[in-house]
Amino acid sequence: MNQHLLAPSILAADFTKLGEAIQLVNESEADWIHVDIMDGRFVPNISFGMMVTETVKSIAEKPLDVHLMIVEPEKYIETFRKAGADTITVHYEACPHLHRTVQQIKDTGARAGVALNPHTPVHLLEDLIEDIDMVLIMSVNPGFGGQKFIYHSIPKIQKLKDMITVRNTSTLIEVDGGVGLQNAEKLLQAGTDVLVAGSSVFRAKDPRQAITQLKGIEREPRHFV
Ligand SMILES: O=C(CO)[C@H](O)[C@H](O)COP(=O)(O)O
Ligand SMILES: [Fe+2]
Repeated sequence: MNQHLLAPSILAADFTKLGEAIQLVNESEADWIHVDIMDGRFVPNISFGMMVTETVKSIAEKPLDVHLMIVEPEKYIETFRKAGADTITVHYEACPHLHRTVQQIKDTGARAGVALNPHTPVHLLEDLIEDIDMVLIMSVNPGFGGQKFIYHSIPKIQKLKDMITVRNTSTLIEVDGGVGLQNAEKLLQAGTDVLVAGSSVFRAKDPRQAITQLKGIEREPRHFV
């Protein structure tokens, strides 16, 4: 994929004006709407659930990219699909039977993503990479928006990109946490296909302009040595 995708995360929006935030994304060059589901167990924070997801879907004109930061996600896959998720991403660390969970997501017709926490190495996906539509590299510890980008995520993206290239799969690489204009070019250069941006869009002075800028970055092809 040459042109990267952008998924603004509504976690950073003003919740009293959530409808306006979604409308803004609808009218922008952004590609997906990123929806962060937190349960207070897998992560130390609670955000929103299926009812808010359903409400977002009712006015969204872009696909919903649902990031499940919850324990036992297999219990809620059908529910989030019915609520309108187009992509469902579960955490590697929350799934003892990840292959089964990925198949369960695919059976609903959604795109299946697997997220890796900052401490989880990419090589753990070697036996599953062909089955996954997307890998989400967490570049902060999950649970909160507005955190500082963890630089070690960049070599992880490169390793994952190499794995995907060698195995000749079409798996997308998404990066989530602390993403903004200051690091987007490096992330794309390393092999990222989808940028998630919360604070750098919705906390920007001009969110529309922030989206235009994040979409406008050119990705030079990586040179293999
Ligand atoms: O999954 C997440 C946090 O767990 C969010 O998607 C992420 O933090 C986006 O927010 P920001 O761009 O402000 O870091
Ligand atoms: Fe997220």
